[in-house]
Amino acid sequence: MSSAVQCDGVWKRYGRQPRGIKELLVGRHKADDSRYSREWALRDINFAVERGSAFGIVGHNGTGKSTLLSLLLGTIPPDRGNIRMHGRVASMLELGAGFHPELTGRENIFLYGSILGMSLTEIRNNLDKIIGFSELDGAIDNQIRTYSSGMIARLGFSTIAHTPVDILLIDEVLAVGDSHFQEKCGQYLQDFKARQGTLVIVSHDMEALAEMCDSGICLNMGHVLVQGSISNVLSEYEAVMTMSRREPKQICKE
Ligand SMILES: Nc1ncnc2c1ncn2[C@@H]1O[C@H](COP(=O)(O)OP(=O)(O)OP(=O)(O)O)[C@@H](O)[C@H]1O
Repeated sequence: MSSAVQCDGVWKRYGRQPRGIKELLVGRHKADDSRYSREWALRDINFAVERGSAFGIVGHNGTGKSTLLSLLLGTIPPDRGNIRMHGRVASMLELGAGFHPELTGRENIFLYGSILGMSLTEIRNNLDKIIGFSELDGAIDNQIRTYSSGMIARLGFSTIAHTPVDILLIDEVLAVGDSHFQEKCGQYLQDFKARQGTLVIVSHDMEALAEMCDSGICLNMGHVLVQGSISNVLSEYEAVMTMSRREPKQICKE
């Protein structure tokens, strides 16, 4: 088996934000800099994801999961380390974020499809399948601003699902639309894996991760707390959550 995603010694920190009224008013240069450290959002992250497998990322809020997905997608660069993505990458981070509200559903498939890197021919060839999968036939020529959030998510998922990609990055969008549509999306993702597609999934839905993923990592305050088989990662994460409810300070130690 070969790796589709390779993350070697990756570190990331964001630009320092002004903290407190003094720094906002007098400016950064005059404020006492020693009080403000730039904290690492991610520290020394190492993992590989095999082609045709699904990798789950879990952790408390603010532990660096979305930052890691943004690095994999290439929208932000690492400060240290290397990321290698072998194949075409698409993200399901915010479904429908690339849509224009004044355009119709059909027009938005062309707009979003081209943002995702599809050629005009690829979009035309897949148009009926995208509309069919979304089950929005009756509303496809209405403006997106008239759609419910569930309808927008369905059209977003369907457009990405018909984009030829090798690696899909998913952030908390396993629950798209109603239960019938969710089942369809779950089946699509299983089929994607079976076709040697690679999934990287961030979710707080332990059940969905256990069902979908093969391996994963649990992040804690920007570093890897545990990595390996998904069952091991999820059971360690549950233990950490139980401990943090009892003794919050213990898991914050380096
Ligand atoms: N644009 C930004 N500028 C500065 N700091 C940021 C930025 N985005 C995230 N951070 C910080 O980086 C750390 C990791 O944030 P991130 O959003 O990756 O966490 P997360 O695990 O995805 O959280 P959640 O589960 O709440 O979505 C946090 O301390 C957060 O405050």
